[in-house]
Amino acid sequence: MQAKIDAFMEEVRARNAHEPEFLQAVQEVAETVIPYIASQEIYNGKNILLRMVEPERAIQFRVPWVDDKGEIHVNRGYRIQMNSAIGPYKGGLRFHPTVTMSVLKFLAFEQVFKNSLTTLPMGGGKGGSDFDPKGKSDDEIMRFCHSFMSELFRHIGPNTDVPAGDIGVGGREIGFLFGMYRKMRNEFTGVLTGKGLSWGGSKIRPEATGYGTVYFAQNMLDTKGESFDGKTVVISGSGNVAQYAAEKATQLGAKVVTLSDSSGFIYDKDGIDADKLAFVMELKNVKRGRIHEYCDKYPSAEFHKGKTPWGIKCDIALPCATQNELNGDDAKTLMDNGCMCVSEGANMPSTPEAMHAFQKAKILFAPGKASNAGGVATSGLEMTQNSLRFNWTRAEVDEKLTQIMADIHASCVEYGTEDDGSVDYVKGANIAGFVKVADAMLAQGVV
Ligand SMILES: NC(=O)C1=CN([C@@H]2O[C@H](COP(=O)(O)OP(=O)(O)OC[C@H]3O[C@@H](n4cnc5c(N)ncnc54)[C@H](O)[C@@H]3O)[C@@H](O)[C@H]2O)C=CC1
Ligand SMILES: O=C(O)CCC(=O)C(=O)O
Repeated sequence: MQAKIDAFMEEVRARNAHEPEFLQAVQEVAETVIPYIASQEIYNGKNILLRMVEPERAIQFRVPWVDDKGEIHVNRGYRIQMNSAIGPYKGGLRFHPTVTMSVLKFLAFEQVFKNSLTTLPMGGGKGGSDFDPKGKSDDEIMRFCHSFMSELFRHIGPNTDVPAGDIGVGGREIGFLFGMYRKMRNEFTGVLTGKGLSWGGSKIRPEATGYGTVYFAQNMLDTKGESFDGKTVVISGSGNVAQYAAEKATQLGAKVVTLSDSSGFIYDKDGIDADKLAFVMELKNVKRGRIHEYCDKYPSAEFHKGKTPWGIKCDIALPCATQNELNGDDAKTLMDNGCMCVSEGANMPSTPEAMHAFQKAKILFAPGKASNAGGVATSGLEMTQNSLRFNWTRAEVDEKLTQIMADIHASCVEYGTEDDGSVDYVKGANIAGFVKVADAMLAQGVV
């Protein structure tokens, strides 16, 4: 079997030699899905996985924009339309200087499996730009978003491809992008998700990824008779996902003791309660400041410059910042300190070494494509509400989100339960996500 996986990866590597993040994401899927394919007669000779690693379409475009001093800049824009076998392409836009074709292809590939797991009819895509929003004025952000959409609009649509937010793209950016789309097309449709509540957005969409990550962890903890109540939780990041993961974990009785950004992490041994979290939300979402400013407001907290929070003793870890932020040594430190559960809010935050260490130790470990699927699932609910021209209440959306996370957990258990009764959530998520897309591709022929 290993020879089959190696031969497959060799072929993928030859075509994508300079795309390390993409190769990492494909390898993780290949390790679990290739043995499954080999065990299922219907996939024999269909080359399904090789077809799935090739994007249906990869668009790259120029994004020129003018700063507040009148200087002209040029960035690169992308949209990867990975797979539309089960629905329109769906996935976020990332604005960050580290964005490359490799990063977006890894995210788009993961999105295909994640969206399939949600049970909703959404294909997978991802896009973005190497534009750095840090330090830019609102007007500069607006001009950039308008320029970006003045090209992207011709490639997307409510039945074709429905982008949303990701790192560096939140409510403000979705507003500017939507405004330009509406103008260029002269139509008001649900072409983006994460919209404001008064112009087509869904309740709970801002909260959904963080809440969903906690709901998924809660489902895993339930299998061991455990809960968040009284647990110490370490969270990385301080953006959208981290903020709402912290909120929900705290509501469930846990004590969240860390948050981070790319400059380091803060450790508040007394816990980041609702008032302190409101300060972080204002700091990050309105003032767009740095996380160390938390310590100016709450001097008993410590700032650890240039460090990640994995050395802090905890019961539960929620990596919610970015890819490859938790390595093999971090995984060992977490487990040595008694961490029993890791639920990924970010996409691929654990390196392969970290992931293998968690799997080997059989602690509760959820890969992002399962545990952070609540965001895109609620985007799917936003699309439904837009089509119906109707709005569900907060309680209705939260109930649907809770059920979807429980269903994803059940799918992982179905496909990931080992002979000894333990659950390999990586294997479960990959195979469950694969089956639905692969079966649709088989039914539709070689297209
Ligand atoms: N927004 C959403 O609905 C979803 C987001 N995700 C994933 O969650 C993660 C976080 O995304 P958002 O919270 O939406 O973005 P955001 O832009 O709101 O926040 C990103 C956070 O990550 C931190 N960060 C970025 N690069 C970092 C680095 N090199 N080291 C340490 N911290 C770093 C930032 O300081 C910030 O706190 C990403 O991996 C994203 O792909 C996954 C599913 C859905
Ligand atoms: O809501 C969406 O469409 C996409 C969210 C996203 O980018 C993700 O799940 O990684």
